[in-house]
This record gives sequence, C-alpha cells and structure tokens, in this order.
Amino acid sequence: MDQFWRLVGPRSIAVASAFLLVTGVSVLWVFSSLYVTGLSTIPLIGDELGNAEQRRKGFISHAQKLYNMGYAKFKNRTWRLTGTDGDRIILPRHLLDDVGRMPDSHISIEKAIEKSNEIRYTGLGGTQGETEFLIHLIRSDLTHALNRINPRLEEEIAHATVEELGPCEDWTRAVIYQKMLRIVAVASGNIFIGPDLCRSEEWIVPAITYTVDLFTAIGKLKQWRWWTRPIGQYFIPEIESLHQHRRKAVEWLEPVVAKRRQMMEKKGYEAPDDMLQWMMNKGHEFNVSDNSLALIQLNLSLAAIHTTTLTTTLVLYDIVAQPGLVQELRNEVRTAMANHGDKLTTRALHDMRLLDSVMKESQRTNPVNLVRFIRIVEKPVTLSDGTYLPPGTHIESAHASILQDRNLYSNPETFDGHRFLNLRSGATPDPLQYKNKEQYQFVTATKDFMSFGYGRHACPGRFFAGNEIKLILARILVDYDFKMPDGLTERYANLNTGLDSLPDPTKALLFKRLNS
Ligand code: HEM
Repeated sequence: MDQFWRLVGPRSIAVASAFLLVTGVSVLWVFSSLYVTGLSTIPLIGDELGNAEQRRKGFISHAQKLYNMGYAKFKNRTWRLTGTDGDRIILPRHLLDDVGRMPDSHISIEKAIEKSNEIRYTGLGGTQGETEFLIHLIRSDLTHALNRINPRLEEEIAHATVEELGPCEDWTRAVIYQKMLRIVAVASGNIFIGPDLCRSEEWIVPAITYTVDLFTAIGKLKQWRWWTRPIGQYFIPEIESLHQHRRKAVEWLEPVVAKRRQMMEKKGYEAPDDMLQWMMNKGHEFNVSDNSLALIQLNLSLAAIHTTTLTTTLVLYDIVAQPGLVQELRNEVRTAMANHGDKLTTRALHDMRLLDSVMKESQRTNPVNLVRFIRIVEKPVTLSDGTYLPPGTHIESAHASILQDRNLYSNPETFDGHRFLNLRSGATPDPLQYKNKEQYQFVTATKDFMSFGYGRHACPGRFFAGNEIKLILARILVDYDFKMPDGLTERYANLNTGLDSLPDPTKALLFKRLNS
C-alpha cells in the first residue's frame, strides 16, 4: 500500500473520495437499471452459479461455456449473463436489424470501446473527430487506392517474406506468428507511412508493441474489480509503456511531417502516395492538426496489424494440416497469376475464390472473440420484440455461437475450405437464402457472420486487410513449400482465455523455398 500512496501522492484523498462516491452511485445505478427498468426480467444464464460476484468469477473461468449454453437455450430471444463489468445483454440475430444502423447518439460503439479498452486508464484513443477522420481516410482514400497501391504492396510483401523467412534452401523452422507480425507491419507501413520509413525498426517495433502493451494492460486491469481499477492502474507497468510509446511516436513523426510540409512548398515536388500524406492533405477539412498525426498513426496500427496477423496465422495453421488443400490453393494462385501477366494484380486476387473461401472458413472456425457488435445504449431503445433497453445497457451478439449454428452452417464443426466457394457459386444449398451470393465473400459483414463487426461501424479496413492477407498467402503458396515440424499432423490448438481464442504465437512451421 505504501507504494501506492507514494505513487498517487497528494491526490490520494481526492481520489479516494471520488472513488467512494462513484462506488455508491454505481451500486445504486446497477440496482436501478436492473430492477427498476426491468432488465431483470430478461432471462439470465449462469443463475445457478450464485450471486453477481460468483457469476463474474464463472464468466472469467468459463465464458465460452456460458455463451454456448445461452445460445442453445435462447438463440431467438434476448438473454443476459454477468461479465467482468456487470450484466451483458445478448441480442438474437433478428433483433440486430433493429440496432445495426441506429445513430451513435442512441447506440454507441465509442462508449463500448471506452469501457472494454479501459480508456480512462490506458489513455487510448483520440477525439471523436480524429476517429471519424481516420475512418473517412480508410474508406475513401485507402480502399479506393487498392488497385493503384497493389504493385507496391506486392513488392514489399515479397521483400519482407524473404527477410523474415530467410533463404529456406532446406527445411527451415519459423515461429510463424512472430514472423507474420513483422511482415504485416512492414507491408502495412509501406502504405501507412511510406516505403522510406516502413522498414525502420523505429516504425516496426512500436507498431507491434503498442497493441501488445495495450492488451496486456487491459487484461491486467480487468483482473481488478472495476471499482479498484483507479488503484490497480498504478501497479501495471504496461500503462506507463503506453504513455512512452505515444511520446516517442510524436517525437519520431513530427520531423517527418515538418519535412514533408517544407517539401510541399517546392515547385514540382511529387508528394508521397501514402496514408500519412493523405492525412496531411485532408487534415484541415476535419480540423485535425499535424500534431495529432502520430497518435492517429498509432491508432491505425492498433486497428490493423495484430488483427491482420492473427487472421493470416490462423489460415496457415488451418491449411498446413491439410496438404491436399495447400496444393489446390497453390494451383489456383498460379493459374490466377498466369492469367494476369504473372502478377498478383487486384483482378488476380479477385479470381482466387478458393483462397477467399478458405480465409472465410478459417474465420468461421476460429472466431478470435466470442462476441461482436459490442455497444452501449445511450438513449432508451425499445426493440421490436418489446424489450426495453435503458441508457447504460451493454449489448452484444453471440458471434462465436452463431458461427457454429448448424441451421446456418452445415456440419459446423468441420473445416470445409470449399464451404463459401460452394455457397457463392450455388453448388450447395444456401441455408441463409441470400439473394446475392456474393455476401459469402471474405470481406462481407453480415449479422450472420461478424468477424468484421456489423452495421454502421463494421470494419472499414476489411478491404485492405483482405487484399493484404491474400497477397501474403499467395506469395507464400507460390514461393514456399511448408509443413508442420516433427512429424506433427494435427492442427495447432488455439489458446482460449476469457472471450478470446487466439493462435498459439509460439508454434513453428517448416518452410522450404520452391524450385531452390
Ligand atoms: C483481418 C483483419 C481485421 C479484422 C478481423 C478487423 C475487425 C474489426 C472489427 C470486429 C471491428 C469492430 C466493428 C464493429 O464493432 O461493428 C473493427 C473496426 C475497425 N477496424 Fe478493423 N479489422 C481488421 C483489419 C483492419 C485494418 C487493416 C484496418 C485499417 C486499415 C482496420 C480499421 C478499423 C477501424 C478504424 C475500425 C473502427 C470502425 C468504427 O468505429 O466505425 N481494421 N475491425
């Protein structure tokens, strides 16, 4: 305790009183929101575990079981369970239509992120305007530039893959998640901050470790009860690391931006074609100054790099255990390239329909999080089934359970690389009866498949991500043979903790350069 008081110093009394006040008010608020507004009438899963604290502990130790139980029992109804931060209301798929497009003033993603990412302590994020600016740039500049930037991205990926995997003249071991992180950071960096800086360790290291420190800090904070977190934050070194990352990012990027501004004054200067430049060109329209660009870039890497790495690694873990599928994919990539001047053009990537299907099936069988569409109700909402949601209610969708629903996906427990290819082409019956079968593409976000979220805030970076993942996998498929080491044949198990299910980052694969 001594250490704590030394850390908080003279602010301690203010902190403590604010704290008691908040605790008292919150207890009253939880009571009133559940009992006065009628949320308590929504069926509860985990009731048998005991009181709220016992249910919270049950959630920490076996969330997956609780979600599966809830979905099996109430999949077409609204139900609830108790999480680390109070009750979570799980909406059935058909009610997501009611809320998916509601304005942020009613259903807020920002409040949900604030809560789930413990922004009060981690200091993550920017202003609302900065977030809107980033989303605008991703949608209108980055996504529209894919065709133009693809040759550059292809080249950077080819270079980074050789750098990371080495010559691989003979079978060579690679801890693939670690390698993939660097390949994704460098390739994305080429487009985010330009080819001159993306290979620099000053970019790669923070682009990777900012996210790691953030999620470690959040994980540690969540182990403290919410009302003890104002204290807990001082015992978590990663929170200080986050502040340091932000300081260093500003120090590092400021001169780069200043230099570019100087050059822009010069006649005939050809400005770089990257996110940083697009940010500089459009900042004034969104009231975003050059000083904010370093932090916006950090937020961009946070959204882009680990998500893309996880997805790519999971696909590799899935296919390496199926050598027949690897050969089929390799043939598809070779044919597509041959039809497009031996290049991985946008059209060639589009023709890789089996690869697209395998990537989507990998997301279906490895949902990295049990839930999606996490939102906080800001203004009272009454759903079409009559459920009333008062302000402050946490809502979400049981994403992982939906992906295992046999009424939506036949033989859901089986990895079928051709599943979405067959659904797209009409070769197998479509349980969801989509009018447009293109909805089975990797990048499509629907309420039946929420790996990229759903509704007005569905991931804007999914087109860039899909493009980049295909480029990386296609490069690996045509340039390398790969297999599991030590005669292993079973797919590496994912690591399940709390709501997350992640690829094991310590596992190795063997690579050998083809035609070497
Ligand atoms: C496979 C890789 C990726 C996955 C699985 C993924 C997944 C997601 C998910 C689940 C959300 C929340 C959506 C919701 O709650 O409805 C999201 C939001 C977001 N993603 Fe991605 N993402 C990926 C890659 C990227 C990339 C490459 C970028 C940037 C280029 C990006 C930028 C964003 C941004 C800015 C948001 C916030 C959108 C908003 O609040 O409106 N993501 N992403």
